[in-house]
Amino acid sequence: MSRYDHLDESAVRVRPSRRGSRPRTKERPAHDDAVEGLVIGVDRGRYTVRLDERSATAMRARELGRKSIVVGDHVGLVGDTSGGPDALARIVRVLPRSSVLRRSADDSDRVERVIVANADQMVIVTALTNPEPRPRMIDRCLVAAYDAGLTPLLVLTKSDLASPDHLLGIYAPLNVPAVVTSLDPDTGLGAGVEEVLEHLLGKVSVFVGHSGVGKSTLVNALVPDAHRATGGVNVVTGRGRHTSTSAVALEVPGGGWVVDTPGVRSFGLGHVDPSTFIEHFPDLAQGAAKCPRGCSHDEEECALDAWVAAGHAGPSGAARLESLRRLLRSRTSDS
Ligand SMILES: Nc1nc2c(ncn2[C@@H]2O[C@H](COP(=O)(O)OP(=O)(O)OP(=O)(O)O)[C@@H](O)[C@H]2O)c(=O)[nH]1
Ligand SMILES: [Zn+2]
Repeated sequence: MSRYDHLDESAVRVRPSRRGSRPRTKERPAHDDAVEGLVIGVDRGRYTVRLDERSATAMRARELGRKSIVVGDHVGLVGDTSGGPDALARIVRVLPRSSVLRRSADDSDRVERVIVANADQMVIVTALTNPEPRPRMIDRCLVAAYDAGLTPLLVLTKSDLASPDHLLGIYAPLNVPAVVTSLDPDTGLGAGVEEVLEHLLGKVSVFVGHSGVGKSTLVNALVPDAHRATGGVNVVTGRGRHTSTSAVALEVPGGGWVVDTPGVRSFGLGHVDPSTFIEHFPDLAQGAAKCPRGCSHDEEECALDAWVAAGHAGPSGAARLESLRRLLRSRTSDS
C-alpha cells in the first residue's frame, strides 16, 4: 500500500510510483564523491579539466552516452584526479550550462555542435586593415552572440595601419563596446591590451576572428604564457603554425578565461529566431507592439518606421532600426 492511498487524487497531483516510494538515500545521484572542475581543453577524446590548483586528464564515462562535453563545461570527475602523467579520471557528470555557443544547428544537422559552454562574452577580433574588415562577418558574430546570450565586445586591431573611425561609426548605434589595439607581435607591447583585460576580468570570453586579424598576437599579449602560434612560425616550437582546431581555455592573470577557437570562422545562424532580435533593442521593442502579428520588422507593414519617425526611440532611433535590420538580413546572407 502506498503512502498516498489515503489522499484524494483530485486534491493531490502526486502519483505514487515505485521509484518515489524507495528510501530516500537511494535517490542520490551516482558518484556523489565526484569532484567538480572546468573543461579547458579537448583533444581526441581526452579532456583537460581544471581543478582547484591542478589540471587532470579525463575521459568520458560510458554512462554519459552521446552527451557532448566542450570547453567551458563544468563537470564532475571520479577516478584518478591527481593530474599525474599517467593519471586518468572519468567525467561522470556535465553540469547544466548557462550558455551554449553553437557552430551551426541547422535543422538538417543532427549532431549537436556546441563549441563552447558557459561563456559570458564574445570578443570579436577584426583587423582595421590587412585583412580588410568585413562588417557582415561582424554582424553575423553579433547575432550569434545575442542568440547565445553572450555580451559582445569588438576588438579592432592594427590601428597603427588604419583609422578605426569608420568601423566605430558603424557599430556606435548598436552600443557594442569596442577597444582599439595596436600591437608589436614580437614584444606584445602596444596600445589597448590593458583595456581589453579589463573587459575580461571574471568572465569567460570566447575569441573569434578570421585568419590574420591578429587574434593570436592579442591572446599572447593578454595571457603571457599562452604561446598561441602567430602568423608564420610558432616561437615556442620553431615549427610552422599548429593546425589544431579545437577550442582551448586560457587563464587570464587577474581572473577570467580566454577561450580561443582556432578554425571557427563563422556561425551557422539558421537556428536563430529573428523574433528574439528585438529584445536586444529595448528602445525599439515597445514600438514593435504595434506591428502586425509575426512581423519580421523588415517589411513594409512594420510599425517601427513610424515609431522611430515619431522620435520615440530618441535621436539615434533611425540608425538603430537600420542596424537591427542589417542584423536580421545577416542571418540569411552568407559572408
Ligand atoms: N601592424 C600590425 N600588425 C599586427 C598587429 N597584430 C598582429 N599583427 C600581424 O598580423 C599578422 C597576423 O597575426 P596573428 O596574430 O598570427 O593573426 P591570427 O588572427 O591569429 O591569425 P591565424 O594565426 O591565421 O589564426 C602577423 O604577421 C602579426 O605580426 C598589429 O596590431 N599591428
Ligand atoms: Zn515590425
